[in-house]
Amino acid sequence: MSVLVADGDRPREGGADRKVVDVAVGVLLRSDGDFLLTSRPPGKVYEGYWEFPGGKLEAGETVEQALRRELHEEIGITISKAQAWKVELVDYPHALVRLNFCKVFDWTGELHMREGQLFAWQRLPVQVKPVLPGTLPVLLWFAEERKFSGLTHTRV
Ligand SMILES: Nc1nc2c([nH]c(=O)n2[C@H]2C[C@H](O)[C@@H](COP(=O)(O)OP(=O)(O)OP(=O)(O)O)O2)c(=O)[nH]1
Repeated sequence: MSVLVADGDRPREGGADRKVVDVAVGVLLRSDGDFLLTSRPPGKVYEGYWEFPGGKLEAGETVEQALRRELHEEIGITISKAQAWKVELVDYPHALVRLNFCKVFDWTGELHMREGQLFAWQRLPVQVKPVLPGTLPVLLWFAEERKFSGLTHTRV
């Protein structure tokens, strides 16, 4: 697994004791192939950056359990299954995170942004910006899968 270094010019918090924080991330896919991006809520690091919905695992949770809980808490939907897709390690100034990306094809309930986020159904090239550094690799994986060439997103 590669490590993506984000904002490498800024100091890292936590020094040598940095623990890896596991995050469950849901790539919701509609039947037309569009995927859901949400903006990071006010008050969180990288506020306003676009990402896939999800959040940190709590003690004892599997990735799928955490994803089910986070998607319900944050965007108001209920999922049954999630399909493990790819894992990415990202070294941010604020934390070292392991992103466990899962594809989600089925859910029930309407989307409700419960934390003041915005949402947008997107396809390549992604129109919303800025996209969170740890989210950008997903756009490249989509480009590969979909034989898409060209820029995957607009830079800030
Ligand atoms: N949800 C999500 N997080 C991502 C993505 N890409 C990426 O680098 N991250 C990072 C940002 C954060 O450092 C971490 C997720 O933590 P978070 O703070 O959003 O999680 P949380 O909702 O459990 O947070 P909190 O309740 O503890 O505030 O993963 C992505 O596409 N989706």
